[in-house]
Amino acid sequence: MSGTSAALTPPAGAVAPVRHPDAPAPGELLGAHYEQCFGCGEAQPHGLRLQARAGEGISLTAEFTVQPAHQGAPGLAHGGVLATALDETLGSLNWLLRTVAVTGRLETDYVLPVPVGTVLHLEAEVTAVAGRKIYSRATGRIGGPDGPVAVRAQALFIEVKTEHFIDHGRPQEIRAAMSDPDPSRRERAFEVNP
Ligand SMILES: CCCCCCCCCCCCCCCC(=O)SCCNC(=O)CCNC(=O)[C@H](O)C(C)(C)COP(=O)(O)OP(=O)(O)OC[C@H]1O[C@@H](n2cnc3c(N)ncnc32)[C@H](O)[C@@H]1OP(=O)(O)O
Repeated sequence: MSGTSAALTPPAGAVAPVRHPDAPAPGELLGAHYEQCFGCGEAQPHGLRLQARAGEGISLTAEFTVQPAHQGAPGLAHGGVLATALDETLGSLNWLLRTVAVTGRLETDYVLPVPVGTVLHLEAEVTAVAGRKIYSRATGRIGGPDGPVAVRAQALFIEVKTEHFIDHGRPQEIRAAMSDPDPSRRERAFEVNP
C-alpha cells in the first residue's frame, strides 16, 4: 500500500493547497507543457500523450491509452510507463497552483496488470503544501473512469525556480522551449506566479 513512507506524510504545519485565481477552469484541458515531454508532448512519437483536464479544487483527471511501444511483458504496459503516467498527472496538478515543481519522491502501487490498448483513467489531487513541498496522490483505473484501480501513487513535489531547468537542461532544448510559439506553454514555463 502506498503512503507508508514518512517522507510522504505532510508535516505538522502543512496547509491546504490554494487554487490559483488564474488556474484553468474545471473541465478545461491543460494541454502539453512542452511538446517534447515524454508524458504529454504531442511531438513525442512513443510518448504517452497524456491529456489532463482541470477538476474542482486542486484536482484533475487525465487519460492515456497504452500503446504497443509501452510494453514490458508481452501485451502489458511496462511498470515504468505507468509510473510516468502517474508522475505526469501528479506534475500537472502544480499548474493549478501556478507553481513550477519537480518530483522528489514517487511511491507507486501496481494493483492490476494493464493490457496494451487499455485507456488508463487517472485522477489526482494535491493534499497539502508545506513551504516548497507539495504532497499529492493519484489513482489510475481501467475499464472506465469508475472501473477498478490498477495503479495508485503518492508523491512529493518540490517547488523550483525556472533556473532549475536553465541550469541543468541541455542548451538546445532550453533555447527551443524559450522560443516555443505557443503562448500558453511559454506561460507555463516562464511566467509562473506563485
Ligand atoms: C526553460 C525550461 C522551462 C521548463 C518548464 C517546466 C515546466 C514544468 C515541468 C515539470 C516536468 C513535469 C514532468 C513530471 C515531473 C518530473 O518528472 S520532474 C523530473 C524528475 N525529478 C527531478 O529531476 C528532480 C531531481 N532532484 C532535484 O533536482 C533536487 O533534489 C530537488 C528535488 C530540486 C530538491 O533539491 P533542493 O532544491 O536543493 O531542495 P532541498 O533543500 O534538498 O529539499 C527541500 C525540501 O524537500 C525535501 N526533499 C527533497 N527531496 C526529497 C525526496 N526525494 N524525498 C523526500 N523529501 C525530499 C527536503 O528534505 C527538504 O525538506 P525540508 O528540510 O524543507 O523540510
